[in-house]
Amino acid sequence: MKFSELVDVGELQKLCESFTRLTGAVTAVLDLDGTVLVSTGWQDICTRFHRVNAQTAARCHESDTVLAGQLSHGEAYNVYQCKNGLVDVAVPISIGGEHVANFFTGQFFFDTPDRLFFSRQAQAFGFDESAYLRALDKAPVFSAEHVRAMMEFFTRLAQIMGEMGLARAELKLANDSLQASEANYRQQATTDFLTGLPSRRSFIMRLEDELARLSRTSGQSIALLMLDLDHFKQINDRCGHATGDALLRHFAVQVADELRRIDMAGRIGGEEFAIVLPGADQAAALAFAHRLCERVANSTLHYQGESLSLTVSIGVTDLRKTDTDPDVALARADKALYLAKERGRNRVELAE
Ligand SMILES: Nc1nc2c(ncn2[C@@H]2O[C@H](COP(=O)(O)OP(=O)(O)OP(=O)(O)O)[C@@H](O)[C@H]2O)c(=O)[nH]1
Repeated sequence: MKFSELVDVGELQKLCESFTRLTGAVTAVLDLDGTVLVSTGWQDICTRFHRVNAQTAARCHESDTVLAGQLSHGEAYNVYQCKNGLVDVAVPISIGGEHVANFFTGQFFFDTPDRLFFSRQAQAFGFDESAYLRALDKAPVFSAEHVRAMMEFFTRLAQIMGEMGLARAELKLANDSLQASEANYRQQATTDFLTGLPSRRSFIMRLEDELARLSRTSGQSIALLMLDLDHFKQINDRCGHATGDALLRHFAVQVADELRRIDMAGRIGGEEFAIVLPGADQAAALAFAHRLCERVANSTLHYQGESLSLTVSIGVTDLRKTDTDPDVALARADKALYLAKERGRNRVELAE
């Protein structure tokens, strides 16, 4: 996880701004990719001179690299006299024992700077000497004791950031896993585990929606089909339950393949299924049912060395405004299905 996702970077920036106002010391927080997350108080001597000229900038990068490099070896903090003549300091920030970012301060001196050294530096790198020396005068001089006190503060601050980050990371982890199990639970409640089709519960809910829609509109046909596999008990008895399961899955794939996006099929019971076809009138519903019946009968499942086939019986009805609830429509389709079984199976019957 990224440091910026674990710590409130905006609040950290405000805290560092206050620190800079109080102490005159600059601050920066960079993640290990080098992205600057917080930056306060950096002065002209760096921003307008050292970081701009190619040669002095190369020294800045060298300083950054040495500082960060030593931290990755487990240093509590690292103080570095950069080749441009100033002091830089870095403190590692770790979250749960993992080094994730660095806290920097710097641009100060332990002793009053040698102006002659900086005048020569201005000449060597083509800086405007008086502007460069004015910038130099703004960089603070801190005693070793002052720097030690600052480092104690930074080290503690880095620790607190790490602890806050860890708490956030743990919270995020717990939240993610809660969301995943919630989604899992929702999926289990609405989906049939064996076939992946919607469960009886979600199919009934969809029927409720369709009946409500029917009561608001006029002229739209909605077809309901009840389907039951033929002689499924014999298949189970002859080939075993696992083969029966494989055939149920095979059947569900064929059903799903026949559906349009607005249609819905559900597993209503053991080897009982239902389909709702919005916008399908009697002729369309019957044509659909016959096509599916034929497709199922002509399809073979090769499973564990056996070639298996099965047939399905289908009862067809339309949803009616007089249907007070889904069960009324389902019972009508079921009656037609019973007729299809009675009249020989592998066939389609229309409800009265
Ligand atoms: N393998 C398997 N079998 C199931 C499952 N659910 C129900 N069954 C079986 O489906 C069979 C249904 O049998 P019956 O209700 O007698 O119906 P049938 O043998 O299909 O006969 P008809 O419907 O009259 O054609 C039973 O043997 C159930 O055990 C399931 O999830 N997996």
